[in-house]
Amino acid sequence: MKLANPDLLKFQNYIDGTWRAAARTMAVCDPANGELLGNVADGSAADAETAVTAATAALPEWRRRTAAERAATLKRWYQLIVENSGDLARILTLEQGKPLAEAQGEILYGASFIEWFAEECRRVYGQTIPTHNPAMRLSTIRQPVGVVSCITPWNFPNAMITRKAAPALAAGCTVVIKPAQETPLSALALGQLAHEAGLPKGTINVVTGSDAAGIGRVLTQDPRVAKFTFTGSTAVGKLLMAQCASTVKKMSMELGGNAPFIVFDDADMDTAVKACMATKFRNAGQVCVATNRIYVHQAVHDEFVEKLRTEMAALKIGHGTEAGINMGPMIFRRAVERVWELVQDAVASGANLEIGGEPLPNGENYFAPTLLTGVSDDMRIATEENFGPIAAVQQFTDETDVIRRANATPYGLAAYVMSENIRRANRVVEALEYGMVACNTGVFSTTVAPFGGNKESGLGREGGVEGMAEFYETKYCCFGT
Ligand SMILES: NC(=O)C1=CN([C@@H]2O[C@H](COP(=O)(O)OP(=O)(O)OC[C@H]3O[C@@H](n4cnc5c(N)ncnc54)[C@H](OP(=O)(O)O)[C@@H]3O)[C@@H](O)[C@H]2O)C=CC1
Ligand SMILES: O=C(O)CCCC(=O)O
Repeated sequence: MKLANPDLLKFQNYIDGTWRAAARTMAVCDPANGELLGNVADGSAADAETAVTAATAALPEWRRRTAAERAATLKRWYQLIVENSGDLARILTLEQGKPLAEAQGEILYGASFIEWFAEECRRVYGQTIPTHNPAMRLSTIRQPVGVVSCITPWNFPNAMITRKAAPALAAGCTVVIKPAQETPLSALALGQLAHEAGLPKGTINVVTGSDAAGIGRVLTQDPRVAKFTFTGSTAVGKLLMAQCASTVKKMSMELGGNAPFIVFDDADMDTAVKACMATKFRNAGQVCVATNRIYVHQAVHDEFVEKLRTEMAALKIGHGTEAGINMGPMIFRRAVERVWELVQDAVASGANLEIGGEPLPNGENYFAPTLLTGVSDDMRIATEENFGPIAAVQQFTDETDVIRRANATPYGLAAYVMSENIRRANRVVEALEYGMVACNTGVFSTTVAPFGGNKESGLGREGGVEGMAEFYETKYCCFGT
């Protein structure tokens, strides 16, 4: 891999401020063509324990620093990420597959969490409380929770790390990160830049490895870890929550979704189609807030479908490093097979295949952008998170009914509403049981607002002032006079 700054390419674990080999290595490959990118440390549970030991040792000195001091270090990290964004994007595209422009966007989005939390940590205030007793003085102070462990997914190999690590470090916590085994290089590059930025040894540690269960047990059960934060599937999230129960860790969970995208008959069709494309085909649909169920009012159904078909047919698919590519491969063959199975199940259950429907011949992990109509709520394509480039369209006629259908899922992460009628838009946004609702746009993620889900989509919020609060304990102080 050719980089302007070859120092960013690291293959060992970053523990206690040093690069350390593991007993074994694991291959990291380009999902577009299977090409070997390198062999990285295949870390073990023992490596994770060493990292927790380093984070525990680093905690007293890091938390003792003033917020301004921590902020200055974090801003250096932010600057270095921005300066190296071209290389970081290239690493990301090669190991994950998304188009280079999207990767570049993720690097800057990821960096924005570091900048924002570096600023935010200077404004974390306690309270003085009007006392209930003249002989007592009451107040609160907010203190860093302690050692934080993070497990992150492959779909956003950079931003899901910074969205956790930045507020944790800004708050005065130290962190141990286990990235997904498909995308360790982006995580290790962040480690290298953190090192260059002067984050003290042990404050940030990265343990890569294929033994997710073994490493995960340490990160969720070691009593020295105070908080565990995770992004990934709901199934794994539930397992990790159960493991965290043994030591009553604080937890943040960003889990799966099943986003409804509702197009009313008073929507602007061009806006609706543009928003649908943005939410459906970003990262080949491998996004937890990606549209999963598209509900279109019967009166505008045909118009919407025709416009969507035209836009989908224009997508350019190929290796993410090539110019003009809109969609890359899926992350691995297992994901392709699963999406294919869901499409076949829908067609066998009566859905109409409008375009796509199968893997593409130009590489092992490409799946054609697929448009299904005549989908119904009981099909697997509607009940399961498809996590792929599949637009599955259903029809509706009644507002109350479509709200009921949209809410009839155990998930509650993101939802989308397309309507030019402000009264209706307000009504529907309020009635949807989701942590995030976007109206007349398909792009809403930002550092400054709380990201997270209701129901089985998770616990806690990342980003915004809420994202900072996740890494503090509030201490109530009562002074007798
Ligand atoms: N942002 C989101 O909401 C995401 C949702 N998903 C959903 O999950 C589905 C499956 O994707 P998948 O990658 O398998 O997601 P997982 O939930 O399996 O993986 C996410 C992270 O959890 C780790 N992990 C997996 N099993 C364990 C375990 N037993 N103990 C500790 N850590 C574990 C993974 O490590 P390793 O890589 O080493 O296995 C990875 O770092 C997707 O199709 C999608 O529906 C997936 C990714 C992100
Ligand atoms: O899929 C995810 O887990 C994160 C979504 C990216 C974002 O919009 O922040």
